[in-house]
Amino acid sequence: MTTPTNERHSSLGFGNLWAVVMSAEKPKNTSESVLLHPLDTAAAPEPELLCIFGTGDLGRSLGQRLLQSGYRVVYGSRRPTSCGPLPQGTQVMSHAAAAQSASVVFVCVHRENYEFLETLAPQLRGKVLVDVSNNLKKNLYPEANAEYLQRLIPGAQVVKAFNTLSAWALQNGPSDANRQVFLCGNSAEANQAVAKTATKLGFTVLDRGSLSAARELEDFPLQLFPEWRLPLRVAVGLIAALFFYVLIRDVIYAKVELGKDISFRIMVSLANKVFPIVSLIMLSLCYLPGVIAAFLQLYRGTKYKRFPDWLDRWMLCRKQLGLVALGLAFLHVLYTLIIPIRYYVKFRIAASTVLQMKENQTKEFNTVWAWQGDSFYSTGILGFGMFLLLGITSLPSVTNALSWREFNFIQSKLGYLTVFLCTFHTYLYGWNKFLRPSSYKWNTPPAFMLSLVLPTVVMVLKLLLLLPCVDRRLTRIRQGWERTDPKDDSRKSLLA
Ligand SMILES: NC(=O)C1=CN([C@@H]2O[C@H](COP(=O)(O)OP(=O)(O)OC[C@H]3O[C@@H](n4cnc5c(N)ncnc54)[C@H](OP(=O)(O)O)[C@@H]3O)[C@@H](O)[C@H]2O)C=CC1
Ligand SMILES: [Cu+2]
Repeated sequence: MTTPTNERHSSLGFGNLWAVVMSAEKPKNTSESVLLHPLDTAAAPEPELLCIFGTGDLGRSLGQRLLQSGYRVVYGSRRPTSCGPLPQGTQVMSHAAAAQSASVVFVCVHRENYEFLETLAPQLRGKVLVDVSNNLKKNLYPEANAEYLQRLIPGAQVVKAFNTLSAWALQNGPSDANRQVFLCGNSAEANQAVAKTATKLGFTVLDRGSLSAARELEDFPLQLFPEWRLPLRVAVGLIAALFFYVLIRDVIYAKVELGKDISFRIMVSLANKVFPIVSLIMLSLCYLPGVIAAFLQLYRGTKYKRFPDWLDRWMLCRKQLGLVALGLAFLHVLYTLIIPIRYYVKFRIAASTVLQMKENQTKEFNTVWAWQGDSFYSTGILGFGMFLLLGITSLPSVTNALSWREFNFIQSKLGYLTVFLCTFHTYLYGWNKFLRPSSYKWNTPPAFMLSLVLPTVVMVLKLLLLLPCVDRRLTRIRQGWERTDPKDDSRKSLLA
């Protein structure tokens, strides 16, 4: 099959190229170029030849991948004779000779060393130059590296690509987490040539348009968990605030009012109060923006108006909010499982048994308490199970395997069910504590009550949205229906 790129290459003429390579073998040219591994020229059609400038980490890894994917590779180096080990089967030459031999040149050199390319402008005219470079910091230079390269060699077609992959990832080939190659460039033809190579290497190509997108691509590898920042800050803030709240209500209250030192409880009891509370609050924070958005659409009577920025940002980090909440719920499970082996608990059980024996009495079995305890654990287990399911289906590999309807069913319907189960679990924990005056130490509500506010609000709002008349209206709006302004209508009729 002859693709346009192949045609371009054949018009370059590999015969001439091999004349260049073979002549490099002659003693007079050894300083210019070295053939590491002579290729069998009698073989059927020659594979495409690509050029790499720079024999560093990335250059070597890229060369290796290209060879494995059926390309021939020629390196351009400052020191063709002493550049260290290169993948078997590649040649290395001077920059000028290497540039002339291929139509695509990967520039695997740091931006700081680009100046030498200017002297190669004549040899690089009309070539596709792939800029793979990254910077150490954002906004280090006034223009993107790829734009700088284009300015140095206006006659070439610069394509920004591969910079989001590490040398390691390139060498090992694409994995699920590292499958995408972003590229951008001003020439559609050049973009396509690079995209073809990336696809042949096994990557998925995402074309981000013209070279003006290069800065964005160069910023990608410098990002530090941008979408995790807000959820983690929320988690740390809530954990700190609630820890102080329970510390004051439990430990300090016991010391001040009862003269008892229960500070040992900080390690397990307090942790096992704070983590589930923050988890439940964060779970409801995943579902609150969706409900707010629905009410906003109902109020505005259209879905075509942009949401406020804060709501947009909030909605975009729901997955991370949910995963942090899941992590905290998992800690809650672990802390709960170790309760029976705690010294304090074993001591209390033994003490109560001994007391019953001493006083020769037996505690009656309380069926209501049994119901309460079992329902409490059961809703907790079911809620956590659902929560795990939500977490698993948010993994990209699983999400990709689900249809939109399946994803929506799990994340929305089962999501609200999870909120319900976890909230109900907490209400069951509260049980008779809501009405007991001794629960309100120093006139403050217990911490678990604070965790119930948001999920209860979410569930009440969601129930309102499920009312048939509201649901019908929202569905119409989401299908594109818009409420016409009565004032506009009256003006129109006046004009008529
Ligand atoms: N390493 C990685 O994981 C990744 C790297 N990149 C980018 O790839 C590019 C290369 O990175 P990497 O391979 O790690 O770097 P290295 O330092 O390992 O290699 C750079 C190569 O550039 C050449 N070079 C060095 N100085 C000069 C100079 N003054 N003039 C001309 N050529 C020079 C050398 O090759 P020679 O001696 O043969 O001339 C050298 O081996 C960088 O722009 C980097 O940002 C992008 C993504 C990931
Ligand atoms: Cu619990």
